[in-house]
Amino acid sequence: MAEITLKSLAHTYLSDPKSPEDYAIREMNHVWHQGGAYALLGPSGCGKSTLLNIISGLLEPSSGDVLFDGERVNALPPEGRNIAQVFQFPVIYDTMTVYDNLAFPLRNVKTPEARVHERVMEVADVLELTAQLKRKAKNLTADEKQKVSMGRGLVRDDVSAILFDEPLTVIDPQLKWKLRRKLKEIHQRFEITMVYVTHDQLEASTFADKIAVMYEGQVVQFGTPRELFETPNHTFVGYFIGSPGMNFFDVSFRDGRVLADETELSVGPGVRRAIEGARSTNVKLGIRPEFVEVHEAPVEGGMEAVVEHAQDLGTYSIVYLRLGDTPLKARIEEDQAVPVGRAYLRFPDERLGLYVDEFRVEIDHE
Ligand SMILES: Nc1ncnc2c1ncn2[C@@H]1O[C@H](COP(=O)(O)OP(=O)(O)OP(=O)(O)O)[C@@H](O)[C@H]1O
Repeated sequence: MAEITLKSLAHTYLSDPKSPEDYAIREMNHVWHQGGAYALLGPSGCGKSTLLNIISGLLEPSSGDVLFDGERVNALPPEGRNIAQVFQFPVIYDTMTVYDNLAFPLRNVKTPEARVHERVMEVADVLELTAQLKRKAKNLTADEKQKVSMGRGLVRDDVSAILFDEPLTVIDPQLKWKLRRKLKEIHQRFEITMVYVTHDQLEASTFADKIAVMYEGQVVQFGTPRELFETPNHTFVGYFIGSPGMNFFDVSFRDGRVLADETELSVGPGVRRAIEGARSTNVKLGIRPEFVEVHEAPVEGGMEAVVEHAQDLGTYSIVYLRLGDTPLKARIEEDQAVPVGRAYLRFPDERLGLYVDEFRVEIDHE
């Protein structure tokens, strides 16, 4: 078991990189603490698999260090790192039985047979593979094969960490939910550091205590699902987390007013001061659809908006609005009427985020 530290780590697949865009991993520092259940979340191509392969030793980083419990392991091959990795597609021996497949990683490190038996039975039980133990792996369904593959990753309890690279991609949707819960249960039972790569926010937040959100080769935020939702550090996190994502407005300060395009926004003095003081032309205000206050009639401090349409999603609706030229979405609960034609909006100050050059900055509300 280990704490995994990534120190000034960067990676490029090019021999002559010239700009930050040439890097699959841009210089980063990051710590995965011993025993944590983590997710690495981001869109396709942001560098998740590259990072995982650097941790497991399948790939050597272009610069920087990988440390396990403070020891530099850059030169150690995967077998020397004591890491288990579960891939998107099953990695199993078709001609072996399920039992022998699960026993393989243990026998490989000369584990006594009594202990092999104990662990295989325990993992098979958790993954509901006990009835299949005597079957040849080639006769299993795709789902069962992937469960065996996961079992092979989980069977050793002496590994430094288990890395999962989108392990549920080939699994039937109904089973996915169940397996994610199982993984969480296994994590709680065995307390092994687990890093779970996915591009699915639901998958990340049901599995992980903390999520590292990756964007263009950088971890732009490392936080609990709640932190990512309530205080996204970067506009990308705002867009990517939540359904629908956060609303953003390009804002400027002119003649004492805060403007989104040419429309004046009604904001408190702290927000106004922060926008006035921002030293960039790339300034955005962000607010989640859940936190936009929607009124049918004019209210004090309310901004008049056009209601374009609404989407009824059962227990709530998403209302598509336009404030001047700026589109935005608001979520309203089923007990509230959906406004028709016009609506009056308020943005509670404490729910607004200010983003300068895409990163969140603190607002002093005093
Ligand atoms: N072997 C390689 N050679 C050259 N470029 C690569 C190689 N592998 C990945 N890349 C590039 O590095 C960047 C990061 O890719 P990576 O596979 O790590 O992202 P990812 O987030 O895991 O994406 P996905 O979810 O699609 O697997 C991408 O621009 C990709 O095209």
